[in-house]
Amino acid sequence: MSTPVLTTPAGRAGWEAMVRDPAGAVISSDFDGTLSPLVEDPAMSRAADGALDAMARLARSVNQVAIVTGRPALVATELSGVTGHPGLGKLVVLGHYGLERWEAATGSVTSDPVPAGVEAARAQLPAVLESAGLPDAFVEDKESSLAVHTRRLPDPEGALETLRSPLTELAESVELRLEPGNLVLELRPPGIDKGVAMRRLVETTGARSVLYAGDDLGDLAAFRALAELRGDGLAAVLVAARSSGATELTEAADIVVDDPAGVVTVLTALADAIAVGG
Ligand SMILES: O=P(O)(O)OC[C@H]1O[C@H](O[C@H]2O[C@H](CO)[C@@H](O)[C@H](O)[C@H]2O)[C@H](O)[C@@H](O)[C@@H]1O
Repeated sequence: MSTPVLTTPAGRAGWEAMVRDPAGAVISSDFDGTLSPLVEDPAMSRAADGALDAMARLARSVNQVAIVTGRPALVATELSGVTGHPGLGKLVVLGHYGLERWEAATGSVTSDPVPAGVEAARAQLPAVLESAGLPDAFVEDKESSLAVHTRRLPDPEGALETLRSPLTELAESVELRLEPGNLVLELRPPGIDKGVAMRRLVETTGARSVLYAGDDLGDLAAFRALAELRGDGLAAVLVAARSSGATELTEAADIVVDDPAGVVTVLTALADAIAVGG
């Protein structure tokens, strides 16, 4: 498989560093829209064909492979099918934007404390949706955060705009943050995002290079953190999938692909390049 189109010098340097020194590399990816195609029902998300095999091939030679997701870690492990997949003993799943950490090596999850505001928001949310005229918006209760989805409503974009202000107010009143995603508004704990999660991962692994793939606004924090860490000598490759149409992300990327199948192509190409040493 040929090398994907790397549009930036920093991206080319990152790719070369991973091929030259795979033991110093961390390969990380978002889940929804990046490793798994977007679907109407979040419970039906599955890893794209070949995604886990590509991660497993990379895991043979790199320092660590990781999924960094807004889902609870155990939900992501179950939906993605990573548990028991051969060759993924080095995988970590950072759930809830990094609040949780699941390790394949132990099968256990550790978590930062969950702020009390989530319980208060859960109690008030139905009334807020009702008074916004959108009682049928789907609420994905993730225990440590709440995601309000509009994808299955008659006017998904309009509903998202209608809900933005009342949900911001609700989040602020209980000391949470409202974060937008692809036809979703999430009430999340403050102080953690994928940028914080990636900085922790770089620190704990001692990574010399990182590939991160994402598709949505929640992945911007990871892109920004890695772009900053380049200033400290980290080599990085930023891969954006167009699944969610987040232009801020595609504009900041070193490689842009259409969808999770494109991400699989990139991961496979990297595994091939590492296998032949260039
Ligand atoms: O960080 P991620 O792994 O990308 O998770 C972000 C959110 O993804 C999920 O929602 C998105 O995917 C759904 C399934 O394809 C789709 O129906 C929805 O419209 C998307 O926004 C998930 O349901 C959220 O909990 C995640 O936080």
